Amino acid sequence: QQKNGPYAPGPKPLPIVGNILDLQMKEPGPEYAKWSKKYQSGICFATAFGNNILVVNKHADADELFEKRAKIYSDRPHIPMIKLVGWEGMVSLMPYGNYWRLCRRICQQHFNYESAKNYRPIIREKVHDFLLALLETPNNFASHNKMLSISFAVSIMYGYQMKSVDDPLITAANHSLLLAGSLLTPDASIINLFPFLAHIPLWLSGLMTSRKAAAEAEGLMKYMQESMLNFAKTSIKNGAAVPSLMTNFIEKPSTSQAGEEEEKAMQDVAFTTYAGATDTTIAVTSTFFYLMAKHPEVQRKAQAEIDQIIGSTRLPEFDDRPSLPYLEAIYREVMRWNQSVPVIPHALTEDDYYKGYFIPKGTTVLGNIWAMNHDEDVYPEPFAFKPERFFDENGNLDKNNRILSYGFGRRICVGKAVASSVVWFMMASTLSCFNIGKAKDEFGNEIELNGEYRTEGLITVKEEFKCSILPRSQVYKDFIQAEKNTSV
Ligand code: HEM
Repeated sequence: QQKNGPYAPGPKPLPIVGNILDLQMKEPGPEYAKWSKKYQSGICFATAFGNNILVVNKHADADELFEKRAKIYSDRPHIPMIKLVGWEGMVSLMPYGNYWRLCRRICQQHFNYESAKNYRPIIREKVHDFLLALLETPNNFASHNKMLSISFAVSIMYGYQMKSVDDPLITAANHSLLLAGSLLTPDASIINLFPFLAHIPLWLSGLMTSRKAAAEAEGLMKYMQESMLNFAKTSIKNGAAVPSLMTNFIEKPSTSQAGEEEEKAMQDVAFTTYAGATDTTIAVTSTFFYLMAKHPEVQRKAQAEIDQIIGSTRLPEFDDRPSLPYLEAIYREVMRWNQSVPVIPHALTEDDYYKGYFIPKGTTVLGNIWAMNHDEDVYPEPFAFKPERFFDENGNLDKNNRILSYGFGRRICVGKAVASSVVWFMMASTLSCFNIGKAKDEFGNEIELNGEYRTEGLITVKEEFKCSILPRSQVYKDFIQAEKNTSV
């Protein structure tokens, strides 16, 4: 019930079902953004079956609620399906509490800005593998893109060296993520709207399909986790362990005294990283290739900058980053133009008031990253791809380096320093070696780029598109091949 103040404006609820019809959306980012225009408010309120939702469409409000009031805006919505799919160990979905704090601390130790530097050799190797794969079979871009993000994640977490995207462990993990992810949205299973259904026996509930899918997702996830852990242990026994989060933990002398809880937390962090780092990075890499094919003028400008700073004597290295401001602006603009996670749910742990509106405890507070990244008051012509927007009138990169696509407050992406390294290095290396353009059909006519995206669970996925990926010159071909020969 409303306490001392009205709820924020929003669509009018229907009796019993509330706003359930307003909440069923194909593209939640733009659709929630429309509410702000319609109801003339940066924050909007809706309710369905007793679940309250506050949509936050403006960056200033997100800063006030998620950052300044982080103490009470850092929980996650309690979705019953999470338990059924066995995802209680997923750090990104955990309630705000002591176990989350333990996992988050482990993540911070391993993924902060300084620690992220330790992953540079692995990022370098995986990106160079990616370049070689693009050189050999450019038409298989989608598969090479997956290979880059997944092989990097399983390498830093378990020391596992993937040979192909068809690796059975990876197929199992991905199938599990897809199944479970599709069950977690409010409208995916009626269990999410009526939590008590989760406690009714399978045969009684009449919900065989989603409960069976949940059990399958859990089984596949456990299979992947156990196999990866066994792999890490065996590689240590055989003296062949590649340094990683799990192998370092198992080998540490103090691990024998580590509590069961810490051991479980390490495993949960490893799997969460797999889940959190792969689809998001794959989506960014696809968007980057799509935008480069669509905007040859941006590509040429970035290549001119790379040529001027690095010359054609070597491939880019991490230390080149501060000397390449235009490439930095491309990174910011790619991350702004499309966000892997358009709308991110936090939850409120105490009753609160904001701008005269009452927000009840337990409200799901949706940070609409899409709306903030496309706010025309901040980014004029928000749908245009313009890295130039990040330069001030003196031609210097401006101070707006806040990447909203990593989320907010205490739940902000804990892997953002690692993600930024992978994405930047992939962009720099690709642009130095390849020209990306529109593909041609058998008659030599350019094929239009497919600009479509689709939503899978919380993630926006780029639909596949055809493009041409050609080496800029023999020199770069030689560099790529030479890198591979030295790493074998
Ligand atoms: C470009 C790639 C990535 C994007 C766009 C991205 C985006 C996000 C977003 C939007 C969140 C939720 C933030 C919020 O709740 O406000 C998140 C959480 C998280 N991310 Fe990332 N991420 C990326 C890569 C990574 C990588 C490489 C890692 C690990 C090395 C990672 C680990 C995590 C974890 C563990 C969480 C959960 C944090 C928590 O709930 O406390 N992410 N990420």
